[in-house]
Amino acid sequence: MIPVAAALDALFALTAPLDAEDVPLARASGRVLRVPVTARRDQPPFPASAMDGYAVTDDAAPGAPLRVIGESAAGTAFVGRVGPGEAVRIFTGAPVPEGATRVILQEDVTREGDRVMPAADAFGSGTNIRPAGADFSAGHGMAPPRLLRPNDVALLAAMGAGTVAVTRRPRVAIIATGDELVLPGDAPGPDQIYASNTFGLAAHLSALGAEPRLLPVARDSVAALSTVLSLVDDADLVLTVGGASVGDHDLVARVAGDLGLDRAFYKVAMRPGKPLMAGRLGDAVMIGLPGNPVSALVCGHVFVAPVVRAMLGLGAEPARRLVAPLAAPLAANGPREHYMRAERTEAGLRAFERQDSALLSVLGAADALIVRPPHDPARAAGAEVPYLPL
Ligand SMILES: Nc1nc2c(c(=O)[nH]1)N[C@H]1C(S)=C(S)[C@@H](COP(=O)(O)OP(=O)(O)OC[C@H]3O[C@@H](n4cnc5c(N)ncnc54)[C@H](O)[C@@H]3O)O[C@H]1N2
Ligand code: MOO
Repeated sequence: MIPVAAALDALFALTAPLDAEDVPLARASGRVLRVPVTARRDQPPFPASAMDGYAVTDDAAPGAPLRVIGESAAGTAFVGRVGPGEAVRIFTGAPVPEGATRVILQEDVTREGDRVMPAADAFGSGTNIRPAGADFSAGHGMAPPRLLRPNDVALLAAMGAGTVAVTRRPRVAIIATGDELVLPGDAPGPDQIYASNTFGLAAHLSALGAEPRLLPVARDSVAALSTVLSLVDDADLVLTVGGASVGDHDLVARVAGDLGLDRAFYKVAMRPGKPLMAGRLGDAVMIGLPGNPVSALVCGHVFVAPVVRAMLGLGAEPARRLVAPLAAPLAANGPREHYMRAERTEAGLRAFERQDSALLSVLGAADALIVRPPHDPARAAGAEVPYLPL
């Protein structure tokens, strides 16, 4: 058994960022920017009005009437110059005409025909002019790598980027193994159960920006497993689930080995997730996950997600850890790093009573995995502990 950190390092050593592809900006959210984007012009490109009102010169004063000489609308500027005693009707976002040094709000004037009279309090609230480049200047850049969120997409649009270069989505083949498995929606025999963890893994991978493909369930025979493993095609990452332990029907190591798996490690000092296996299988990274549903999904957080992020070009980093106090004491930990299903409460982290790795109902109720290092001593309520947010 190797420590979790060593296993993760071994996986990172097998992993390289995938190449980039151009996508239209409208499809860029959730993707990872790979090439810098640079604004070609200032935003706003001209001094712009922040309010609906009247553009006036420095000479304008309360009670002094002004003649309205034209209009500047967003998209159609007033052509010409505003002089003393004059005003230009202006709207939010419109270019401020030459000569104007402030915009007074339409609520703060009285208008009769082509005359406006600023009220006493019309000059209090700043100039109401956004200078050219107030948001960003030409040359402003967005640097890669960056996981593009909706707000980034808006900024890229404002910078004029119609397409962006992003990492192509990692293709992930997911193979469930076992005679006992049927797909949800199918009719299980009396000795069968529904395949579950593969669906959770696929959902997690989609959320990470990968492209999961659920392959047919491999039955517990060398022939069936070989056949399904031959379907992985052009996958960047192959995940098998189950058949990783020491039972007579646990065939993954043997079959993957026959197919040329260059094994990096087998068995990790963690709980759940001990019989984890990984290596290179052809052009793909292969991770053999344990079958117990919680084991597979916890390994999804601890190993699969960081590998996918590395493939996306986001760097080789372990899953993000936070620290919080315990709401209740914990007994001493054993020799394996324990990822305890827990909930975040106002009083702190509370581990669930039942930590069996078969219990998806407990994992479903959890929003944190408390990380207990090997041989961590007993911890009192209030002790600060690391956890992975779920
Ligand atoms: N004698 C020993 N037995 C076991 C050991 C051990 O060290 N010595 N390790 C235990 C641990 S820890 C784990 S974890 C499991 C891992 O077993 P496998 O990876 O070989 O998984 P299976 O035996 O195929 O399945 C275990 C369990 O999970 C269910 N399963 C499998 N795939 C799915 C799926 N896609 N969806 C839902 N449930 C699934 C399967 O029905 C079994 O109940 O081994 C322990 N045993
Ligand atoms: O390691 Mo197993 O994954 O504890 O249940």
